[in-house]
Amino acid sequence: MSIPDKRAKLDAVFALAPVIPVITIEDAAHAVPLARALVAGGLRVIEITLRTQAGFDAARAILDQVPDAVVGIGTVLTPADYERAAKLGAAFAISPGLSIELLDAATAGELPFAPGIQTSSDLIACVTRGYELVKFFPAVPAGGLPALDALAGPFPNVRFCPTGGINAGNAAQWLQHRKVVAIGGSWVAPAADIKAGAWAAIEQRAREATTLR
Ligand SMILES: O=C(O)C(=O)C[C@H](O)[C@H](O)COP(=O)(O)O
Repeated sequence: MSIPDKRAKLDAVFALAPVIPVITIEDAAHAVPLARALVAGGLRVIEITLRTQAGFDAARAILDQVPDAVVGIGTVLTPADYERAAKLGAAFAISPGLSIELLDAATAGELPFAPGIQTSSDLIACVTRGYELVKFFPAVPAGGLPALDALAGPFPNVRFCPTGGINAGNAAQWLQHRKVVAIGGSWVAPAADIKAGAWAAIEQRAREATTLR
C-alpha cells in the first residue's frame, strides 16, 4: 500500500471517535467484555498496549469476537512488534516514540502506523518519511497544550493524538485544539476496573468521553 493510502486509512480510523482508550490488560479473558463495553459506550477505536504478555492474545480475541471494535496495537517499539501487529490483522500500530528502524519497517509494511513524538527533531524524522499523524507522548509531562501548540507551528500538515496524563478533567481542552484529531488515555478503562470486571462503569465512562467534543 502506498504511503498516502496508509495515511488515509489512519486518518479514517482516528476520525471514528474523539477518545482512544489505551488498554493494558493482564488477563486476555477480560478483553472481549471490555471491548464490548467500550463499543457499547460509543468508543470503537481501542489501543491494546504490548506492555503485558496478554496484549496480543487480548487483541486477537477482540478482533475475532467484537467486529465493531477497531483494534490498534500500542507500545510498538521494534520492527518485530510492528510485523506482529500487521500479521494479527490490527487496524493500525502506534508507538510512544520512534526509531529510524521502526519508521522504515512501517514504511515498507502494509499496516498504517502512528509514531510517537516529543520534539521537533522527532517530527522532522516523521514528515521526511510522510508520517503526518503522530502520538504526542507523554502529552502533559512533556509540556501540555503550550508544547503541542508550539510544535504544531513549523509542521502545518501534522495532526496529533496527545496521550499521557490526559483524563476526564482536561480532555476537552485538548480536543479543542485544531491540530488534535483524537486523544488517548487510560482513564476510560483503568487497570483496576478491568481487573474487577467493572464493565458498566467503563461503558459509562466511554459514553461520557464521546461527548467531550
Ligand atoms: O504504553 C504505551 O504504548 C504508551 O504510549 C503509553 C500510554 O499511551 C500512556 O501511558 C497512557 O497514559 P495515561 O492515560 O496517562 O495512563
